[in-house]
Amino acid sequence: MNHQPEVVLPPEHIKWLVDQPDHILSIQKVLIEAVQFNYTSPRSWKFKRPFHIKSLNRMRLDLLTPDVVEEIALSIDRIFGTDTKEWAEVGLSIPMWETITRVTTRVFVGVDLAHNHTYIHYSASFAMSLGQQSGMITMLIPDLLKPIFGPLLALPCRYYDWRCSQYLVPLIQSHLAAAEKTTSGHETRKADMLQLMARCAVKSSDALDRDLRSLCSRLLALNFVGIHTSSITAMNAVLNIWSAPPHVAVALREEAATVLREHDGVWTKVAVGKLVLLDSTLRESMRISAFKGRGVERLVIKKGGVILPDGTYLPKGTKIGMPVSEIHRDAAFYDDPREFVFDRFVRKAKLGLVNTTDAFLGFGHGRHACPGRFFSAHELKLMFAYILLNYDIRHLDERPKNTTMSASSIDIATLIISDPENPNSNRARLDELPADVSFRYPTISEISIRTLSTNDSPMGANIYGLLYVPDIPSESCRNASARYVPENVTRRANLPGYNRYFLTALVPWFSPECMLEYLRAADQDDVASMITYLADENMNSTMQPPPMRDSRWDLGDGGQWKGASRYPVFAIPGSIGYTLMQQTAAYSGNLSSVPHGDELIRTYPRADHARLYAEVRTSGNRATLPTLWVFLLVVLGLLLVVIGFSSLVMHFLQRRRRSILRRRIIAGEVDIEALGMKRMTVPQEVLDKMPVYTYSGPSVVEPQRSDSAAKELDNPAPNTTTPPTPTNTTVFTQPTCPICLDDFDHTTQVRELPCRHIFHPDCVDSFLLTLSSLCPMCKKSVLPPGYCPATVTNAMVRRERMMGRRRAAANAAPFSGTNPTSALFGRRQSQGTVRRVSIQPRTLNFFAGNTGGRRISSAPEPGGIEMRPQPSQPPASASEGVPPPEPPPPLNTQRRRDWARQRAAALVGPRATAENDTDAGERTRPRWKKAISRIFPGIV
Ligand code: HEM
Repeated sequence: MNHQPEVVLPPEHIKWLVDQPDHILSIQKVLIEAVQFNYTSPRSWKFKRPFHIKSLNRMRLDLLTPDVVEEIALSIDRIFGTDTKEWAEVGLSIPMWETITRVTTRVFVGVDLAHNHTYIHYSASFAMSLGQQSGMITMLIPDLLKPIFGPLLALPCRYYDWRCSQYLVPLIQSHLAAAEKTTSGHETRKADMLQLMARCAVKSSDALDRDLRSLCSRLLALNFVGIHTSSITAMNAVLNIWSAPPHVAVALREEAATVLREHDGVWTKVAVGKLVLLDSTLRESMRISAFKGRGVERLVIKKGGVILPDGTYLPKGTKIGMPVSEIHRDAAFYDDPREFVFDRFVRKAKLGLVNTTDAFLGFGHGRHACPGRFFSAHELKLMFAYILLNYDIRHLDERPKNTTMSASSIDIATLIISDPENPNSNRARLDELPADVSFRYPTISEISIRTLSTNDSPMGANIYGLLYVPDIPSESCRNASARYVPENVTRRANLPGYNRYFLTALVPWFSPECMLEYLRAADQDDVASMITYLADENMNSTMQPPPMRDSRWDLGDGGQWKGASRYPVFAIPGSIGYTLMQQTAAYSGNLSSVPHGDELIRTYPRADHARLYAEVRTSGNRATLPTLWVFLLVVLGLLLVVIGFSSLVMHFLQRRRRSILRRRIIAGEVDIEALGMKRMTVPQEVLDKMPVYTYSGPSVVEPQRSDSAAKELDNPAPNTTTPPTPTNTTVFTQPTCPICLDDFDHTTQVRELPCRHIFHPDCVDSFLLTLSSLCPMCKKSVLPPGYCPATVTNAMVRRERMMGRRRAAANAAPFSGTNPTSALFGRRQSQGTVRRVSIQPRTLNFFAGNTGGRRISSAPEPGGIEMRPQPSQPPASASEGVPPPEPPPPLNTQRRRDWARQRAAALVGPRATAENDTDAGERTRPRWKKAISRIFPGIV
């Protein structure tokens, strides 16, 4: 992929390019950028020594050949089928991809993993997702944001890398151990790629070279490179061979049959070497359908940049490369360059498939030329030989065109071209003129372009060329076009030394016959692309080119013209086309006749030429707004996926928490009201079970109930009038009803709660039935253990967790001095400001402040007590929703009863319950918190 702006060098610079040392021009940086290794597979390239290249060179293809043949046969037979009677229709990319993947895996990691379906699935998924995700990272994410979003987008790659490592790491460990024992430097035994890498790794002094996960990632990255390149090359070869005249496939089959016969039906490295016709065919296929439009790409990394042999300065950070597709089709290097001549290289010295030259750059060139090409060539030849010998493939009447992405934008600028007649001029020089002294059209964006045909444009490369109008033969069309094409427009003859430059035809679309003539003429001129526009009387009436299926693009041949042209055709709005046409006319002479000529001749020779130049971007332009939008949409989509997934997980967790809490409540481990989770009232039937009896004086109770007593209290007999049998230790003194503050006498009926506090039934019953299920004295729940409200809410879970955390924090805090409770609140005791800590339930202090001087103590809680600092001044109870200590009204009056009711209500006032009640708390929670906890329950 080629998404970074790139300086494409002329063919004569190839020698200079490949001679530059790595500290000046880096291939590694280009490869890392191309597949975004920083994010997709960071471990795979952080090596000091590229010993994977050494390992590739050490591969013993002779010993590996039987494995390769077996794997090819298994794979092709499975995909193509073995039915010898019926024709079967099969796709092209999947069979090639799958076969190459299986063979590569077998040669890289051995037969066991190659036949392990799970491993194959993960390693193929890695190779597939590496290609996809690196493309997305390159195209969609602006450089600045890559460190943030790159790793996110690359997550699938990293996942597959990890899955593969589970299979590879044990294998690498055993290979490393075996390699430690190997002393020979020369490979004499069959070894897979992983074994060869292990042997190189043990010799390295750098620990990273022996790091298991790094080795594993490095192997997977190689896998990716090998699979993609070889399968695309194989696909192109199938199309080229079976769309060439039928005798080509016949000749290749005969050759394969003869060679195999001569080698007793067994493929060996020597036998494969004799497939000269197939070798030439594959090379020719790579020539005509180069794997990549640009090649021998390097990044200038030298501080201060570099100077090209023609004197051009390129700053550090510039990406440079060769126009591979164009060189491969250059008549200067090849006869009939556009024809597929399968035996073009037969018996030509040093022009075998694996030989790279200045004019054949399919595998790169120079010391960084592809080290995997020997293996790849061997594998491809064996695969084609197997297909040729075992399958008939129907001839294709026409080779399906390779397509590239549609145009995303077109840039128009003006270039200075040196006068070819002038011996002093620098012929290689093409200067782009600044906008203030030349014509420059602001980028024509994707929305204003229709890609009518994408034929044969080099994959992943922008298409550029000098703008001109082709000459058409018929006089009628010439006359008809005169209305749209100015007489002095740039023609081929106005492009000095035109065959040195790429051309872009600019053509008005006004009649089918003339358009067909233009298409043919452009074909003869060997243009790189054509830009057309609907021309009409108004010249500029179309602001948007019609859609591709519009009948106006019909040339009366059923759309065949789209497949017939050997270059891509792009349509732009008529208004823009009209402007370009006028400007192409203005820039057709030398500098003395073009706009701003007076200024230009101060810098350039008068005889130089200024011409319009078009660059069609096919691979996305990071600077354009639509790409930014796409990026934002992708980020948004990713965020939604992440949020959705997290929300799902949190809902699931919260559901578990709710059911756990419910179980704990039922088991009596959690007292939901005592913890302030939910205000509860006591059902009548539960109340009825609490004993009512005649008061008979102060009781004696023990603070820690015995089991039997507890049982009895928890399950009191209904309406019993017998007071519970007191046992010794603490004297329980409660001669007064804490609600109405009346003293009990020996005739008073009292209700005893499970905690043993006693009240007038009139006072406590309505309190328990309508206000709270907690004892007004000790705040202990009077509900039977396990009593659970119908639904346990998230709010209750949250509250319970919060209390749990508080308790844990309190328990974890270190004790200080002799007063342990001070530590519970994380406060240091300082002299004179000792905080008093109550270890009683919350409202005990309330009674202390409101009993008219009577002291009421409570039975200590048997566990789960809450502690809080108790301010010494003024007592907390005095101001917390409790009626002021006014004297009670006279006994047995309505006022007294009202007063008692108010007091009871105050007992469960804001401090005691409502404030801590989760339901009430829910109501007062801010909306944003409610919304967040609806999406992520349990977070806030
Ligand atoms: C038909 C198949 C293949 C094609 C067309 C191909 C093409 C290329 C090209 C164009 C380059 C860049 C060379 C340069 O810029 O000078 C390259 C480099 C490389 N290729 Fe291949 N390749 C193929 C198969 C393989 C295989 C099968 C492997 C490994 C198993 C492989 C491993 C590499 C490596 C490691 C490099 C980097 C070399 C370096 O950094 O010096 N290639 N390949």
